[in-house]
Amino acid sequence: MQPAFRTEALSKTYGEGPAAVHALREVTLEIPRGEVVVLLGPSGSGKSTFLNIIGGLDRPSSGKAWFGDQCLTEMSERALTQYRRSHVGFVFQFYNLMPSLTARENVELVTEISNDPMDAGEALRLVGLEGRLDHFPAQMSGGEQQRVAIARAIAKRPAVLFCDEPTGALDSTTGRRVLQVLNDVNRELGTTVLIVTHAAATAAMAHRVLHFTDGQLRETILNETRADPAEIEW
Ligand SMILES: Nc1ncnc2c1ncn2[C@@H]1O[C@H](COP(=O)(O)OP(=O)(O)OP(=O)(O)O)[C@@H](O)[C@H]1O
Repeated sequence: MQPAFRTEALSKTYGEGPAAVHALREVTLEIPRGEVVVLLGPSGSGKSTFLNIIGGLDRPSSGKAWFGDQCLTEMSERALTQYRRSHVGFVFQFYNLMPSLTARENVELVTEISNDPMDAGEALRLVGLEGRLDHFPAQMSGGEQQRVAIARAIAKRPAVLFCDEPTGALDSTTGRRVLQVLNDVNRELGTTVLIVTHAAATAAMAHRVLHFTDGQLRETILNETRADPAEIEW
């Protein structure tokens, strides 16, 4: 089976000359389908830059990236937009919900423009929020709001879910619940889940851990056994 992603000497440089910042330096790797992958590394090591490029939000300075057999780095802007719309869900540290819409309406913003979406209620049930369908963001905790954001991201049945610091704004108990939901999404829907985080303990739930340092992939660890997110110590 083809991997979900493959990159070849992926590099990204911001600026020029002595002020140039080498955010990514020749990163070559493969990410198999259906895995939970955790990207770890110090601040500024290139994790978000990598995620943004394979998520179709940014372009590299050089090198190539493939989603299945589609070369992302050679796609037109239009094709890249189509890729993001059809195949990719994003979850960020801050939930970016519309405050004037209920949980269900926030998810419907996506299901209304998708090809084969799940019902908004079904997506919210998957993240354990069947009792909060008609609540507004201000009536929900941070963890619940993040779970609405996850429901919104998975409602279009993406092949891949990109999560950039999904627990960054949450306390440890709430963060564990959010990781549990990401694990459920992977297990129940087969979605490939990529998580960028500073919380090193999160690595225990991954199939694969990618360690970035100074724009380079320094180490890949395959976990023989995976921890239940509920048991992760922060
Ligand atoms: N738009 C930009 N313009 C200039 N430099 C940038 C830009 N975006 C990122 N960088 C730089 O590229 C490097 C990698 O940044 P990136 O955000 O990918 O790191 P990160 O590992 O995700 O960090 P963090 O954990 O703090 O989010 C950093 O030195 C950063 O300052």
